[in-house]
Amino acid sequence: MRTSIATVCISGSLVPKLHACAEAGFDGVEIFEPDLVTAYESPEEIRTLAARLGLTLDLYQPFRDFEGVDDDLFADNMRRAETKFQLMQRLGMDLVLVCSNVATATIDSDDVSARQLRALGELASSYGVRIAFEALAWGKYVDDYRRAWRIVERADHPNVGVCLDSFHILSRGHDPSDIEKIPGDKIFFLQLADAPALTMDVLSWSRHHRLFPGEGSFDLTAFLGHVLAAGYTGPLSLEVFNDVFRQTDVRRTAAHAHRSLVWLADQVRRPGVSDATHHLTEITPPQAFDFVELRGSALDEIDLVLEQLGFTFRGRHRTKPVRLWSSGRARVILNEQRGNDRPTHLAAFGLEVADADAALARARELAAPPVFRQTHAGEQDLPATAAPDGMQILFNDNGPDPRWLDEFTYGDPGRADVARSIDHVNITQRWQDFDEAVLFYQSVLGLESEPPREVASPRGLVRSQVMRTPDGCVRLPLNVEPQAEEGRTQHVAFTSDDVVGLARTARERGLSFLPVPDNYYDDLRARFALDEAFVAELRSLDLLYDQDADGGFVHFYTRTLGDVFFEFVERREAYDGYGAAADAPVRLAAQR
Ligand SMILES: O=C(O)c1ccc(O)c(O)c1
Ligand SMILES: [Mg+2]
Repeated sequence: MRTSIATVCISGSLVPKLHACAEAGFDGVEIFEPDLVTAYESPEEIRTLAARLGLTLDLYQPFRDFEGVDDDLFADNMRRAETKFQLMQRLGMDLVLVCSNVATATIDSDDVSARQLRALGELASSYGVRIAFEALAWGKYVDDYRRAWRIVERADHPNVGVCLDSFHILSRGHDPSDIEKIPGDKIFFLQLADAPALTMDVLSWSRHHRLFPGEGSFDLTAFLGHVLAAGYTGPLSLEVFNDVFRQTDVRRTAAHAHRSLVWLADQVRRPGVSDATHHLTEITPPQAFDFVELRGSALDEIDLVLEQLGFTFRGRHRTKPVRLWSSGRARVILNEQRGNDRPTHLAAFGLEVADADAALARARELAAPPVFRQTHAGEQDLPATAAPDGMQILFNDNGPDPRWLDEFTYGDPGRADVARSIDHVNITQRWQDFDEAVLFYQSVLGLESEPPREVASPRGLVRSQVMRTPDGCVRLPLNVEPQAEEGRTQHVAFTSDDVVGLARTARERGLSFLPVPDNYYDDLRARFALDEAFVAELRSLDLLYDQDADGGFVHFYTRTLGDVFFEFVERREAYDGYGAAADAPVRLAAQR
């Protein structure tokens, strides 16, 4: 299917926007009128540029406040419309979006609106223009796509159809399955937008908080399924009003937007409808973390902490300045190759997957860059890609005991393992990258998103959203931290069956824990009916505790080293959370 995007989605002025849309792979654009009005190029120049870039000009929009008006106003609206049709001829465009009247309508009548739209269609036809009528969620009388369709049906003019916009339909909770009752050739245009679940007026929600498909809470896969079932064959077009996307780099945002459509088109694969170009290589969710890799200026501090935690030194790599620590299947690589001018940071993580080449192929189809790492004869070459923030992700399909382990000096860990595996990797995002990261991890790695939540911190509420596999074997909590300018703290959490015993031993070895205030433990006694001796033990070891209906959670954090710290977690019974409600605020306050 063809892809399109409204120029209002991205930042800057019209000409750079057109370049960015073409470069990102879009087939066409909707020209958002203010972008044209504020441009110094003539309509003819815009038309020529679009043609040269291989972009079709799919929709001119919006034409406002047309229908449901008295005769005087109607005459003036027809005059206004005619000047727009003349402009569209200069642009070489043939489809205009008319959104339902939000301001000047005084007549609440399907019949009047239909007659007025029919007259508009007749005028438009003399310019070779067609009208796509869209119900805005806050339209004065027409605020439901089903009513817009009733009016269009009654207007009964070949040049008058509807424009469906997922936001206006799903934000109001209107049932999208009635779309299938509209003949596909009367759906003149389709606008797609996702949005977070918010409780606010629909106009503000629409104008500031729309997201690209896959980033919010709307079920766009089902929505698009209904539109395709109706027989719609026009472009899939993005119309996302979002204050962040309109401030970020135009080329990057256009690429980000395009990825969302490629992903969505693949979600609704159906024979004969979506074409092969939007079929992504299929993958199954990753099975486990293979390793994490740290780089930076003070890796010897990390050696010490891993030793105190009870990890085993597995030696140096055969050919690279890289060393490995492990415990069970929790593996930490310290890489001295690059990034030594920066504080210690998380630079990469590995995932155990069913098919590493398929994972990389899918990443490339979604325009995620391949990452090449030098390997020498006989060494395992792990296919890799990079997330939008530069985090490298390496794919290993060689099972839980990968071949690459043999490239390090010492084989056998030689003592009982304190950690079993990597439970989660917490990746702090810059606020302007957050939605892009959600889409990246969902589309490229096939992770699911847990509902977003907000965690209290000394600098305000921290947005947090966990991307994970259904079985919980791979979890990536994404956080926006208010102190992100001061360094992007990341952390790696390891699972253990005995966090209390581990903490005791680590303390004897001199490990420096993140100190937990006494008040936390007083509060803990209020929150849960816990054994006093247990609370005393938690208090003496700086351990945190949470529980819910599914089970309990014992965990602790180390102090931050560079931009990294470690966590050890013990999930009791079926506890599936992260201690986000009470423990994360304590951590954020202590770190501050
Ligand atoms: O917010 C608006 O005014 C507006 C304009 C055009 C659209 O297609 C739309 O969905 C909203
Ligand atoms: Mg719209």
